[in-house]
Amino acid sequence: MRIEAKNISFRYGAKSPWILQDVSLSVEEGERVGLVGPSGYGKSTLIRIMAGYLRPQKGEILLDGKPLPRKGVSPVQLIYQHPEKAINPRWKMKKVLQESGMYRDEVMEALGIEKDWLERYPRELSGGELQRFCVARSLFHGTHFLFADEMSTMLDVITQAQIWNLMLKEVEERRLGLLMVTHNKELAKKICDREIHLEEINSKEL
Ligand SMILES: Nc1ncnc2c1ncn2[C@@H]1O[C@H](COP(=O)(O)OP(=O)(O)OP(=O)(O)O)[C@@H](O)[C@H]1O
Repeated sequence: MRIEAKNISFRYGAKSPWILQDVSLSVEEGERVGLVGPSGYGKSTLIRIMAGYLRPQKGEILLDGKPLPRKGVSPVQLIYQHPEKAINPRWKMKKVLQESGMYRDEVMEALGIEKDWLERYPRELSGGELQRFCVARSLFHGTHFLFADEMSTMLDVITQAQIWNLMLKEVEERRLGLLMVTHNKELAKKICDREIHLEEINSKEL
């Protein structure tokens, strides 16, 4: 499988400046790609467009040549910095996981998710605890691409390692495609087999 951003142009409003102009890139299944570029340059915007969270004014996102499915749990899963915004505040964690059909004991264990957290609401968990649920949910069986946007910035080093170890194991075993945004060059070097520099593929002038 392959995900492709084709000639994407985007701005947040009709009078706002263009953030992305004529941007194209693709990621294959089994590939681990870092998306890098200066702060405020549009990395999060691009990854959100590619995950289907934002609609570009021009261009399209194709999964094996077809538009992203609009219904059901997406084969492209985005994990971002604010887990509290990604989870329905009115649902207990158990329901959050059930919705995606995702419950594997080994994943819960690898992520250090404790059984009694399942009975809690999102507001009753810390940011790091909630992020583990976002990671667990993103690994449901229909996932083909994992997008991580500064996913682990808020976590302590041990939790970061725990989460990345599990993600990389899943990426390897299931040949998932990984696209990650991070400012941590060491982490990107360790994880990715190639880097895309947004400045080089964005026709927008700096
Ligand atoms: N919801 C929004 N409405 C209007 N402008 C926005 C919105 N979100 C982001 N922007 C602007 O779009 C530009 C790109 O932001 P984006 O978050 O995509 O950059 P980034 O490369 O991910 O930045 P960083 O590395 O600092 O996280 C910035 O100028 C930002 O101020």
